[in-house]
Amino acid sequence: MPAYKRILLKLSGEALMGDDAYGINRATIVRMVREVQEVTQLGCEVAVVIGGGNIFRGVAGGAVGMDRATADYMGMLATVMNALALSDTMRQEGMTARVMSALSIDQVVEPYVRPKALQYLEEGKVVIFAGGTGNPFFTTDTAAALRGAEIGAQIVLKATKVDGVYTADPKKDPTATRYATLTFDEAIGRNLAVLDATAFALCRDQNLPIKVFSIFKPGALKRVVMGEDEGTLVHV
Ligand SMILES: Nc1ncnc2c1ncn2[C@@H]1O[C@H](COP(=O)(O)OP(=O)(O)O)[C@@H](O)[C@H]1O
Ligand SMILES: O=c1ccn([C@@H]2O[C@H](COP(=O)(O)OP(=O)(O)O)[C@@H](O)[C@H]2O)c(=O)[nH]1
Repeated sequence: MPAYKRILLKLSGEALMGDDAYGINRATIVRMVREVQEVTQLGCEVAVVIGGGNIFRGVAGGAVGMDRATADYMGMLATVMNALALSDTMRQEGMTARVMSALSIDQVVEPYVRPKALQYLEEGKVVIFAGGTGNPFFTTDTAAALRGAEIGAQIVLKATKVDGVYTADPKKDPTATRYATLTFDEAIGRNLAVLDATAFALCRDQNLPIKVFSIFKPGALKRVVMGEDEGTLVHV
C-alpha cells in the first residue's frame, strides 16, 4: 500500500538533459516516466510539475542583461515544451496524461482549471502542470508547492539532482552532511537553497510536507511513495 493517496511530484527540468549539454535526453525521460508509472500502478494519484532549466532559466537570461520578467516568461514556455515531451512519452508508455498550463496557449495546451485537474486525478490520469505559476520571479518549486496545496496533495516530492537536503550545497561543499528530516523553519533559517524560500514558506503555512530525493537513483520514487527511508523530509 502506498503511504500517500495523492502526490505532487516536482521533476527537475535540468535533470531531463541526462548527460547532454541541454534539451531532453530520450533515455532519461523514458526512465523517469517508467518510475512514475510504477507509482501510478500502486494506486497513487500523481500530479507533476516540470521545470525548464534544461532549456531556459530566467536568472541566466537576466544575468546577461535581458529583462528579467521577459527571461522568466521564456523559462515558463520552456516548461510547456518539457510538459508536452513528458506527456507524449507517457502516452508511448501506455499511460494517460493531461497537460494543463498556467499560461494560456490555446492551440497547444489546455488551460489550468482546478476542478478539471481534480477530475483527471480522480480518473487516474496523470496531470502535468506546465507554465510554472504563470508569473515571473517565481520558480517551478513554488508552482509545485502552490499546485500541491490546491489539489490537496499529501506531500510534495522534489525529485532533483541531489539525494536530499544537506547542511550546505553538496555540489560546492564536499563536507556537507545530509539531514534525514528537518523543519521548514530550519531550512529557511539556514538558507538551504535546495528549494527557494517562497516554496518552503508556502508549504510550511499549508502544513504540506516536502520530500527531497534523487531523480537519478533507480526506484527512489517508489520507495518514497511506499513511505520507506529515502531522501530528506521537510516538515512543520
Ligand atoms: N543545502 C542544500 N542541500 C541540498 N542541495 C542544495 C543545498 N543548497 C543548494 N543545493 C543545490 O540545489 C540543487 C537543487 O535545486 P535546483 O537547482 O532548483 O534543481 P531542480 O532542477 O531540481 O529544480 C541541487 O543540485 C544542489 O546543488
Ligand atoms: O512560476 C514560474 C516558474 C518558472 N519560471 C521560469 O521558468 C524557469 C524554469 O523553471 P525552474 O528553474 O524552476 O526549472 P528547474 O529548476 O526544474 O529546471 C525559471 O528559471 C524561471 O525563469 C517563472 O518565471 N515562474
